[in-house]
Amino acid sequence: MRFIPLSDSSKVGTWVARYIADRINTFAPTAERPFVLGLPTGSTPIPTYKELIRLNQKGLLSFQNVITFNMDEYCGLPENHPESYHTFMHRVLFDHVDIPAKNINILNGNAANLDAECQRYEDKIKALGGVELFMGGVGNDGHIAFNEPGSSLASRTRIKTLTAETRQANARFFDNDISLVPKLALTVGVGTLLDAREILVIATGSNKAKAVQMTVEGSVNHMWTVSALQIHPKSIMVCDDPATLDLKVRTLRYFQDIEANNLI
Ligand SMILES: N[C@@H]1[C@@H](O)[C@H](O)[C@@H](COP(=O)(O)O)O[C@@H]1O
Repeated sequence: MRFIPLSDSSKVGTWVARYIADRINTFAPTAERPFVLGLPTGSTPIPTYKELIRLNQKGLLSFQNVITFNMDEYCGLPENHPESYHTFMHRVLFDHVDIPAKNINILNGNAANLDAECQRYEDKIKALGGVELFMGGVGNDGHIAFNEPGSSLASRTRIKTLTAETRQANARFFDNDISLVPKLALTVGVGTLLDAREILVIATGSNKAKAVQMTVEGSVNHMWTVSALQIHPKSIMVCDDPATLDLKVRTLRYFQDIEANNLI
């Protein structure tokens, strides 16, 4: 795993957006050979989305031949609800860049047959040749996408019950009323994420420090599903300073040193 410790969340956003732009530009996608990009919601990726929008508007990055797959979506929330992940993604990214509507994929949490919807998503990713780069955030309890503690590390896209901790954390978007936060969500599985050719996880803020510690210093464990990064051949975690608070000084210095001497 590559671990990038940076000072603050705005530097994290800039670093990650430029990394993604560089990967897309190097790939030089075409209509016949699109770049398949996995995307998260949450507060953490917002500085990254801002920088991606800036790069797009300056003509330094195009989404014309990028196909996106979002990680997750609530069940039972109308698609046009202000806190649905459909609405969120249009508000923070899609409405401001040149991505064609047909290239956007988000799970339908209102599908009549939710199992069939999850299978359709898996099949579509596979038909496109898999995800090139999956960006993710992390929950306070170490979940990636909505793979709550105890999720199988071999899991595929499916319905998940959200934990009380996650619903409490997300209540801030629902007038701080936990009863308004959906209890179910559709999410790509840990196995789906591990199939991506590259995974990049962002963690900012001290409430992510424990999850970062478990990912970097702990062992691979289904109670901290983000720790599955350790068994992926190409994973990156990018953090701000507060998110590294629970790491040993020795661990942090080790990764700082590697990055300072990074020649590739
Ligand atoms: N399903 C999303 C996750 O994909 C996200 O990583 C997490 C953290 O959100 P935030 O970035 O707001 O802390 O929130 C939700 O649970």
